[in-house]
Amino acid sequence: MTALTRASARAGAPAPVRIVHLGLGAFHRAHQAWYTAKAEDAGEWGIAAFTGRRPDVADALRPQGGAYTLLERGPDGDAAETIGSIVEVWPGDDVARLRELVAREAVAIVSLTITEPAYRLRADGSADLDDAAVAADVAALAAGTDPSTPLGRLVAALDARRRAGAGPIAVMPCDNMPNAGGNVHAALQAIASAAGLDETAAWIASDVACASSSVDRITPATTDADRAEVARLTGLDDASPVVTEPFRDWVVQGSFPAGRPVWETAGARFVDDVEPFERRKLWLLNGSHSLLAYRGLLAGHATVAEAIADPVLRAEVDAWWGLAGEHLPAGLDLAAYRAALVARFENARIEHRLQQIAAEGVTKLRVRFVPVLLAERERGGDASNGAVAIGAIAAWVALVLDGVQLVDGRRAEVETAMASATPVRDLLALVEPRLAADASIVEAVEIAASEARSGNRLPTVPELA
Ligand SMILES: NC(=O)c1ccc[n+]([C@@H]2O[C@H](COP(=O)([O-])OP(=O)(O)OC[C@H]3O[C@@H](n4cnc5c(N)ncnc54)[C@H](O)[C@@H]3O)[C@@H](O)[C@H]2O)c1
Ligand SMILES: O=P(O)(O)OC[C@@H](O)[C@@H](O)[C@H](O)[C@H](O)CO
Repeated sequence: MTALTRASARAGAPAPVRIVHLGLGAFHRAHQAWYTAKAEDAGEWGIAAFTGRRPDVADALRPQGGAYTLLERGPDGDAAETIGSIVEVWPGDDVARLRELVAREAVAIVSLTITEPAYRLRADGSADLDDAAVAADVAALAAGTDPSTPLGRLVAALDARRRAGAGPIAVMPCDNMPNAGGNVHAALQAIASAAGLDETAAWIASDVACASSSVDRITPATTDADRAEVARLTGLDDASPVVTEPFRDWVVQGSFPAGRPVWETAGARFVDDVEPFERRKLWLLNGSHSLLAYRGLLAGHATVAEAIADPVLRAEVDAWWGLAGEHLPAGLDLAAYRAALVARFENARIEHRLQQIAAEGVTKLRVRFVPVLLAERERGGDASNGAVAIGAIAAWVALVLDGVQLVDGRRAEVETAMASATPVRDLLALVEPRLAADASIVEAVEIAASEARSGNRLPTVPELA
């Protein structure tokens, strides 16, 4: 078996670094790095990517010069190719290198895929300056030492760019969050101001353009079996391949004052208003993913393909899509979108573990169900409306109260809520305070969660009063 190396991956010299990426996970490598590699001007756009919390992926990719195998796994077979757009890899804690790169005039974009909770935003999308890690970063920025959260590190790097006079730049968060560009723009300014970096805060307001986008490509965590399959298909020993589905979609809103790759030549779409696309994707795809994850784990399923084949869950997904669709604008061709989702979820060759999707419930539920549920409450209407969303949220509550270990960056607060006299209300308050303030919602979640916990693993969901 030959090792995958920079030389075996690329014919010519690596592209110059013009994009810096934070969060060197699977998704960035299946999505933005793929679009960059496939753009017509790929040779002009190299990516320097930083890991988040651990150096592992950078350590694995460095001997390969940043290159890796992308395995597209369709319902009928696999196709492997080497992606070479990432040309430098760094551990996330190398803030000196991050500052140095972002301060270069040639660098035009900083993109992020760091997971939703890593932004440390409140439920209303603002920076949580009371969060201990954010507060520590504010102190570090004020003292001129290295911050540890991604947005703290980004403020340090933007401060270096302003001081270097390297000109405007675009920041492009690509996590599953609504209004990501707007919220991140405000959060960066808030962190800089709190640290006393007033000139940098003003410069971020005027010279940093934050783009929002709807990003879509189902990309589960890579397994040992995937690595073995890549080796069999390519004859190359790749320390860190990525497995993804053939489908991909990218809708972007925003400006790129220092330039960008012609991503549209690879299929990306640029629009004036991304919100309808963002909502369609977050509610229909991510919402049904979370519904299948929490209700599916209660029913004993392990993967999305298994859960969508369960007729009870499939009916709930249809009900959820019907409800969410009522709150989406016309013209989004929901029938075709829904049909495509079913086919994508049924692709059993993509082994998307429900446990992976079930992680970070506090942050995900807030984005995936709450806007529809609250809009439904405001609209009045039939008492049963919203029940399917209640059922999904209650399934998360039941799993948490049953002690099922779900990864959550807000675990300490989850545990405090679990131990309180009103655990359901307190868990809901973590997700979104307005849920906890609605007595009918709290009661409906309590009933559904208690049914689920008492052994009726797939309970019917109660109507809202
Ligand atoms: N995987 C998908 O199918 C998919 C599709 C669309 C969007 N996304 C978005 O991309 C995100 C990442 O997905 P992935 O598949 O790459 O996950 P991953 O686990 O492979 O990578 C996550 C990256 O974020 C970093 N990170 C995680 N928590 C962090 C923290 N608290 N602080 C700093 N860095 C942190 C990790 O170190 C890693 O570099 C998702 O959370 C989602 O918002 C994923
Ligand atoms: O990546 P997460 O953890 O935010 O959410 C899990 C899945 O819902 C998500 O990754 C989807 O697979 C993805 O958003 C599809 O584009």
